[in-house]
Amino acid sequence: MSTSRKPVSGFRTFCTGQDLSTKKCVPCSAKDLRPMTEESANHLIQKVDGWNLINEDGKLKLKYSCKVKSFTKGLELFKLVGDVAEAEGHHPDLHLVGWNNVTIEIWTHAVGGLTENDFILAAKINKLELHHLLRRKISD
Ligand SMILES: C[C@H](O)[C@H](O)[C@H]1CNC2=NC(N)=NC(=O)C2=N1
Repeated sequence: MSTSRKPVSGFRTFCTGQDLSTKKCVPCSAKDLRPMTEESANHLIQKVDGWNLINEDGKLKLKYSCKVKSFTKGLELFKLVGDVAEAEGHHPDLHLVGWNNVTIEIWTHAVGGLTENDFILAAKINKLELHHLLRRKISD
């Protein structure tokens, strides 16, 4: 259940220089969890190659798109991403359309926007070995 919490700035707290993929997602039920501002998101998006920042109905999200070699390789990709999400307790929206077009969207549903969790998850997904599943990257 998302709540309309006020975005928080303080992007310097996010840009600590630590590799996002080595961080851990925090429970989204944390009371002090707030959606970050677009300014903070614009700084952090530079740390997650291949991901784009989108604004859908006023909601900031991370988006990654690719083509996979086959429908079953798309499902394999979902499994690998799903295992990371389960380990982090933070989950992406996964789409497999037209048999080989994969889109992954990440946002924090509990706050209706982006938190550092989303960037941590994206960074961990970037560490996965997916080349054998991918046909080519498609732009958004
Ligand atoms: C209690 C637990 O932290 C929440 O249910 C988690 C599960 N995974 C989640 N994933 C995402 N993307 N957003 C959430 O708000 C969220 N909440």
